Amino acid sequence: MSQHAIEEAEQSDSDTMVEVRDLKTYYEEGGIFGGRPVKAVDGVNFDIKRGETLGLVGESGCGKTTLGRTLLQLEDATAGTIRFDGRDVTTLSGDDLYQWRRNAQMVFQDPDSSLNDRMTIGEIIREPLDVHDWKTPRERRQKVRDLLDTVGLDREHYFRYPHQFSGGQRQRIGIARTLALNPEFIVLDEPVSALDVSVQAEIINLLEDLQNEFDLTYLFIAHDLSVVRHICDRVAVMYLGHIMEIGPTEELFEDPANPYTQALLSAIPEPDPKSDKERFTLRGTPPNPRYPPAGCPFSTRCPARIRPPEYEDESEEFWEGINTLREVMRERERAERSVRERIGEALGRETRFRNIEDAYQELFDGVDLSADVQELLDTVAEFARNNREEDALELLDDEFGSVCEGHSVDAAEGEEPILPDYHTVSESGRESLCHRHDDAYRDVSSVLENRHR
Ligand SMILES: Nc1ncnc2c1ncn2[C@@H]1O[C@H](COP(=O)(O)OP(=O)(O)OP(=O)(O)O)[C@@H](O)[C@H]1O
Repeated sequence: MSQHAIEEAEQSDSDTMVEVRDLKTYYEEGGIFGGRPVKAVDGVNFDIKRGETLGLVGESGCGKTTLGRTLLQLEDATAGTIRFDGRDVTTLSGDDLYQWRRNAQMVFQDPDSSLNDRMTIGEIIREPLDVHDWKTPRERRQKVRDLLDTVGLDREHYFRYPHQFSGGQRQRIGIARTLALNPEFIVLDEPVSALDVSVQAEIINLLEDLQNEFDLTYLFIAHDLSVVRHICDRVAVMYLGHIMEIGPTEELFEDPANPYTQALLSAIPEPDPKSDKERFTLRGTPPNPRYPPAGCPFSTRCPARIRPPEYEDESEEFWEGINTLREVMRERERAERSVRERIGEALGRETRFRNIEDAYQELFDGVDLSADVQELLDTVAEFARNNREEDALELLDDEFGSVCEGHSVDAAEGEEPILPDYHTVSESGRESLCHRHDDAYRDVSSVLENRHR
């Protein structure tokens, strides 16, 4: 390696503050429901550079808060490593963990939950200093007054109580408390979602000013994509515990590569009504993270899912019917049968699938079905009537599944489902998790254009 390359490598290493590798956080549930864990974070990899703001976006329940909390060691990682400046914090305990926590803090969505109404503002902000036995009581009081200045509150507010303040002011108090121990890294978990729109910009500006003043590094969790676009240097798009795409903010918004990112951005209202930007709706809700699909996590809802070649030319109505039927079967496979249904079944009166005919009517009325497909659907209905939804699903998966659901043409019996790889999709190194980036398949945009014309 040349001297220049060595210097560059050293430079880039020291630029990286947080390194996350193969991180998993599963919630195990004991008791009678024990068994399957909730896979809230399921193998994520990313770095955060010193001084940058990395955005974390995705639908509710995709694992954003769990990921943020795991980085701060407020949740235990099930597997993987989290290195801060090269040191793996997942193995810290006792005094080492306590000391390290000073460097990494969290700002919450709802400041009320973190502000004790019976403490004065001064006491609330001073508490972390007291807990860590920071300098003398006099110096602590002075530090609190300085912090009040820093976040744009008055020193006279020291002796007031949280209920005397507005939502925006309470979030400023929360931020002051977070800054008390001079952290280097802050997880901002929806810091402005609970605030009036007029106040949101003030808090965002404050966060940006503080970042410049104190060289802070942020992980910014948010639903509101316009806020993310404004404040974040890079964005990670999360779905069902996985990062689907990660890269520089502006190019990710301008030219999203992953079908999920495209779907998420497609939901943002377009300010220009004349815009002819391709739009499509993301149907349904994400699967339960206790029962993630095999293969690509987004496969059950993906508008660009790869189809078996023999059915490539079928209509969108046909595919909508098949995909919904598979979704219904999956739901029913894991549904707990109600007591009423069990009794009904025992008496031979009713089964959960007594209305499969209605479902077919709804899904396939007016859809052209070949004799082979009709025969297959008849068998599926027969399985469903006999509560053999697992067999029904296997039949549907074998016939209509593809590499997206983990199927491989030459897979051996019992082989693990295939997962998509991360592909580099731009010169900046943006990465996206999707089979469609393989040369063997048509690319995402051309497929979406065709399917959503
Ligand atoms: N303590 C817990 N025990 C069991 N499951 C949990 C726990 N906390 C979160 N989960 C589950 O883990 C998954 C991820 O939740 P998480 O709160 O991290 O998602 P999120 O993306 O932050 O959602 P939101 O945007 O609604 O805050 C969800 O299915 C949630 O129900």
